[in-house]
Amino acid sequence: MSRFTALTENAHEKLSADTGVLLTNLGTPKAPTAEALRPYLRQFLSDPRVVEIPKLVWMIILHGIILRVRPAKSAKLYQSIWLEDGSPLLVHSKNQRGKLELALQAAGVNANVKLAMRYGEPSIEQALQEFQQQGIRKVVVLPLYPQYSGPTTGSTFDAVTRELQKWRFVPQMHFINSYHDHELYITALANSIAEDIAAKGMPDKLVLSYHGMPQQFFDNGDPYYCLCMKTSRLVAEKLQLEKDQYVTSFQSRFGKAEWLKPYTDATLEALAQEGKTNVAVACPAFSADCLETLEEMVHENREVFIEAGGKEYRYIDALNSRDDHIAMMTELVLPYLQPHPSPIKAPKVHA
Ligand SMILES: C=CC1=C(C)c2cc3[nH]c(cc4nc(cc5[nH]c(cc1n2)c(C)c5CCC(=O)O)C(CCC(=O)O)=C4C)c(C)c3C=C
Ligand SMILES: [Fe+2]
Ligand SMILES: [Fe+2]
Repeated sequence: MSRFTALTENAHEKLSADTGVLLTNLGTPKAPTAEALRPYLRQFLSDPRVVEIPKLVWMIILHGIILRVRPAKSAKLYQSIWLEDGSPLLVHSKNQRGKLELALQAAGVNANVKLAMRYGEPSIEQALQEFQQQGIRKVVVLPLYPQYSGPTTGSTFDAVTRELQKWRFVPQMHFINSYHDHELYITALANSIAEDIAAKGMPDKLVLSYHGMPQQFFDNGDPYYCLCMKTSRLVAEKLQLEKDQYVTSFQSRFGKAEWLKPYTDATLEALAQEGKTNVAVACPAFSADCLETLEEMVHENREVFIEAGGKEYRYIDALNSRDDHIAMMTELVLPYLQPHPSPIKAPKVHA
């Protein structure tokens, strides 16, 4: 048996004119139970892009402490947000995939859109192997992380290239690594915030809360922090906000090390103590609502703010499958797709 995989049966007949579009996100457990959380967290937290502690030390901590305690704790949180159709992140991601497929059809291009998760299922390996079986020779990968970071986008690249290293015929590849300043992303974010302000009024402060990461990653060269700051500046400019009308902060701290600051919970507490009693919170790093937004931002941080003296706290939904978000995805992948063959035949050259 060959060490490389390939489409062998009727390979030439099966070659496809479609481009494979692979939408990816982080991943989620299969069920909101400790049993389902354990393998998911094991895979996620064993990724050296996510936790950079020396491997041997980390494996002892991960298997000896974290995987004994965290699954049950996280399962309870997932239970509080779980939808009839499953994890919110997976449900939103499936909707995004379906809507992007329709938008690309409407744009008249040949595309085969699949969804994959970096951890858990549907896996990146599975999705790419399906493209291989369909004879697809060109793939665009769009990780739905607006701001590049090593633990997210970098790790997705690792998983894609690890699979392709097994292929005999490596397809033409395009990997979209960041869209933190893309005009249509900034427009979609600004639209979602402007709609909230039009319906509920101008808050005392708009909090733009991004998923955090260890400060050490930034010190070692990860651009994520700077990309988040740029997104915030561009959104504020689009909304014509003054500097004192919004603040950028970082949430979802994990472990005891120092993470990017200011922390979202401490920021909300300080705002309430300063007398800013009415805040609106948006999470630009999350392309879809998930545990970190629906539990941590909708519930946990609301409590922090109200307990510190705040009065009104509102969460602005992630972009999910808003039309302007899908339009952004369409624009991002379109340059790599081919139009359907034109029905107009080339004119014959007369002798
Ligand atoms: C351990 C370190 C972590 C780093 C670094 C990290 C970076 C990071 N993560 C996201 C997006 C998401 N993270 C989500 C959940 C989540 N993240 C971590 C840890 C790190 N993330 C953990 C342990 C968890 C699991 C939840 C828990 O047990 O508390 C999610 C939500 C998944 C879901 O199912 O809803 C997302 C999305 C980004 C953008 C990021 C970049 C810096
Ligand atoms: Fe995370
Ligand atoms: Fe969290």
